Amino acid sequence: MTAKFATLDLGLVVRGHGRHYIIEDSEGRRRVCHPRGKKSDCVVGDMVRWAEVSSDEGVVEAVEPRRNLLFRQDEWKTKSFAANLDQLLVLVAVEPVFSESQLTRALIAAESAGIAATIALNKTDLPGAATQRARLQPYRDMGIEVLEVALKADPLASRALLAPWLEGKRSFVLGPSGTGKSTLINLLIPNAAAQVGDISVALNSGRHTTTTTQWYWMDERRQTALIDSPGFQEFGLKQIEPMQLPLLMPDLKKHADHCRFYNCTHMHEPGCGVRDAVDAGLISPSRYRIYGEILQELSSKRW
Ligand SMILES: Nc1nc2c(ncn2[C@@H]2O[C@H](COP(=O)(O)OP(=O)(O)OP(=O)(O)O)[C@@H](O)[C@H]2O)c(=O)[nH]1
Ligand SMILES: [Zn+2]
Repeated sequence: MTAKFATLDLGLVVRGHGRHYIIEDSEGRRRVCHPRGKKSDCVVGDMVRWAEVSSDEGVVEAVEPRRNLLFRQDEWKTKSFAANLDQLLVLVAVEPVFSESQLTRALIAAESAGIAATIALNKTDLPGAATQRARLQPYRDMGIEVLEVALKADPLASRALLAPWLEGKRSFVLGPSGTGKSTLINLLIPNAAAQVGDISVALNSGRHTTTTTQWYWMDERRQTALIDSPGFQEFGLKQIEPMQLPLLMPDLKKHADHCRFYNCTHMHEPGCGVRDAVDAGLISPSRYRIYGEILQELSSKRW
């Protein structure tokens, strides 16, 4: 950031909307801001230096350095989720049955960005709960916390479990459609509709869309935030070097330095600590399979 903007007010990007952003100032007032020039490279969670253009409009002059950035990347483009996060909540459910590949990808992206992640399993009131709980055991074993909730069936207990975990932090929620993200937001954010509504008015859009990342404050003091993101299909991890991949998977990493070859890919080499651990039942077969799939993706040439 250039020093000449240092005297400008600091604002928080609470929503991005194409070519304009909603910036919240230190008093909590929100206004529409446009980026200066052609580049629009701030994301939700960014702190920006902004200047007033009119009473309810501003211009973003500079983006402050980021503490972290959660993003995914496919062959062609990078898609940012949000910046400056304290933690990630990956929300999965008993139904629809969650994709372990998507779960693993989210955890790898978080690990790579240096963001702590926790899993929440929703709809534990349903009969399939035991099966899905068992699928999450390898994640518990590698030290990831799994919070079991029933956001709709038992909102009080769910809130009692989640609220302390969220307290004072900026948490990003990722989860496939139908998992219960709207239920989560409505349970934890009493005035959620109003927070989105204010923005829609500011944008003149009139629509309460969930097609864009949305920042919610849980408390009036604006210390605890939940950031909700729209659903998506593919979770590309092209930002990761193939050799880095096992180091971002704690269960594989644990055995990766027992390999005969320092540059072992853990796919076919003799004397591989990772494959030995799979054979010994210390690494779950599904995790190892997903590793192989992602590795192949990352190793494929870009033409
Ligand atoms: N059985 C059960 N169903 C739940 C629970 N929590 C949410 N649901 C149901 O799951 C469905 C999806 O919940 P939503 O909160 O709309 O899910 P969402 O993730 O916002 O889904 P999209 O709007 O598609 O993104 C709804 O029919 C909820 O009633 C729960 O604890 N138990
Ligand atoms: Zn190996």
